[in-house]
Amino acid sequence: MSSASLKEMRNGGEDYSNGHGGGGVRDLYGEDCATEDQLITPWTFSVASGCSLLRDPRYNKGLAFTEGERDAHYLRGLLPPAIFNQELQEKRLMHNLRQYEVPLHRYMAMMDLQERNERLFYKLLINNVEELLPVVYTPTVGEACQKYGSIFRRPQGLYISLKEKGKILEVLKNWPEKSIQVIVVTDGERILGLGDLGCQGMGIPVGKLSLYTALGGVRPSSCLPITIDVGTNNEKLLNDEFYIGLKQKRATGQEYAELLEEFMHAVKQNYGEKVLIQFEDFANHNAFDLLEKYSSSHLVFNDDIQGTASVVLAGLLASLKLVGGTLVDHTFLFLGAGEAGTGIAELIALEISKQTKAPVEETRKKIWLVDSKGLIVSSRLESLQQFKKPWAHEHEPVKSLLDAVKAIKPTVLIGSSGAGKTFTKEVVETMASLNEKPLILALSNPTSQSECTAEEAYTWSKGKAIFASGSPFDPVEYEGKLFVPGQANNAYIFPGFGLGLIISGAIRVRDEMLLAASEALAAQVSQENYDKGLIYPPFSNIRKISAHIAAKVAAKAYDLGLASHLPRPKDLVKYAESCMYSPGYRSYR
Ligand SMILES: NC(=O)C1=CN([C@@H]2O[C@H](COP(=O)(O)OP(=O)(O)OC[C@H]3O[C@@H](n4cnc5c(N)ncnc54)[C@H](OP(=O)(O)O)[C@@H]3O)[C@@H](O)[C@H]2O)C=CC1
Ligand SMILES: CC(=O)C(=O)O
Ligand SMILES: [Mg+2]
Repeated sequence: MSSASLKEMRNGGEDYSNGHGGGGVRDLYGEDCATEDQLITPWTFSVASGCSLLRDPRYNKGLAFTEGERDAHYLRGLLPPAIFNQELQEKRLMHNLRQYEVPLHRYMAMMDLQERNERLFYKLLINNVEELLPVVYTPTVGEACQKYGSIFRRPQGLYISLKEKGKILEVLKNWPEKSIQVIVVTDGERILGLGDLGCQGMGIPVGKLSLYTALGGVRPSSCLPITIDVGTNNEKLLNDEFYIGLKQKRATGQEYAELLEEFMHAVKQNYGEKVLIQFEDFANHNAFDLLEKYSSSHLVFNDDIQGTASVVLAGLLASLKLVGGTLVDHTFLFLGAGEAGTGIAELIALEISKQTKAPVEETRKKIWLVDSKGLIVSSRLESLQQFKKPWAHEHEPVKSLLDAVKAIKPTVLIGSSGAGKTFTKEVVETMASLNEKPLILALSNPTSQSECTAEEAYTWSKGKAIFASGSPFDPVEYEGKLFVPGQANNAYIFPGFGLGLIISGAIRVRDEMLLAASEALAAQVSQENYDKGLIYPPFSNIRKISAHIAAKVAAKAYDLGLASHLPRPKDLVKYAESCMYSPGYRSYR
């Protein structure tokens, strides 16, 4: 065997991914498997005490250090005498957070906490998820990304730029954690509905991974946020003296493809076959190609295409309890035919095909999409991007959304355009005139880009609409009745989905797993939720929901022969729960 193939085996094989060298000793830092000409990082580790313990977010407990721990770890005098337990710390911090009136200040306070005391950060997030999700996630994370250069304090993830071309493996080795299970990676080109924010998109992988831990129970140390910086076409950022990224136009074509190829190769070499790579907020001209290119060689998942599809399908399945009929009885119209729109459309078509046994080419026919040029119809076929072509049905051209609603007469209207205020009064009124209970989903984030507000959906439809949105809205009172809008956001899916892949040791993602996740989420909607008009369960139950999603996804991985953790656990829900990170403090000897 050649030395090249020997090296390949050592680096790419499962032994390496598990960090097992000879004799079952974990070669976590790649020192043993590196050849003499390969560079290694001389990591050293020591027991933290005194100030360095207080400054280590993983182990810091602030005022919760006990008398014994203060003695044993040289903390005397470094802390005031009071001892607070974690519950009291949580109460104090929630009180402080509520004093900030500006959402971005809350975001910054939460990021400070994450950098100071990781367990307390997660304790707060888990116990106050409905209140804090809009702070660490949409909508506030959008503003944080827009201002990331100004608010940047300490790096929270890995930055891989064109400057690192040829050295990406070395850059990965600079990250101090070695047992990585999930990477969320962006190139910052389509951050929420805010467009190209370049390197400042880092807020998104950081936020998504904090939800992996809080909502899905994946250990924080096994999560790695990455931003790939290939430049930005955002003139405002290019002219901003505080911009933290490369000040050049975006690399495209071969230069872009080569950097991504090196990245994907290096990730597999460093972390093995079973690390989940979640693509997030890439522009659609790269997103579909990357997903297709790497789905047969890596464990990849595109949250905007697949996660969004799964969460919306779950909402649709649940909504049938309120609107009646089965999926095949409905007609769907989308505003926005990009990653989210076509991803959702395809999963709906697959689910109908599964239910009716009709070929997917047939089931697509009741799903229509509008893009910036109007309704997607067959006369536009030649000029359409590849991912839109399956939706070019026979119909005369239609320019506006309102005319499309009148022509198609949908029962379900889904906004996935990133363009705010596009569900006008006339559009919502027309939906209400066509349907007893129109289902209206305004998915675009953040709140400023929402196709309409909850209040607009309920008042313009005269209380008929069943409404959910990507970013949260408060309940609305209309004619003496309280309407509670749901949040149709992929945050319901990706944490549990990822957990399911991890606990089963899945090596590939398949559409059947997305369908299983949708069904699992829909099954978690209770009668009490339906009575309020909700098609999603509350986020306050999200860890239980994630365990159920994880169990169904893992079960599917086992059924499809894609799971590598054997034997298959008997009770996958219990097993998923038992694997979840919990943020309570640990005692130190
Ligand atoms: N709630 C959730 O969980 C999620 C929400 N989203 C949100 O969905 C939005 C879109 O994301 P994504 O699909 O990835 O974006 P893409 O850029 O891939 O797609 C956007 C689509 O909207 C169309 N479009 C843009 N402006 C208009 C307009 N004024 N009228 C009609 N069509 C328009 C574009 O048309 P054209 O193709 O002609 O350019 C394109 O088809 C974002 O705001 C994002 O935050 C995304 C993922 C998850
Ligand atoms: C929620 C999400 O992934 C997005 O808006 O892009
Ligand atoms: Mg996204």
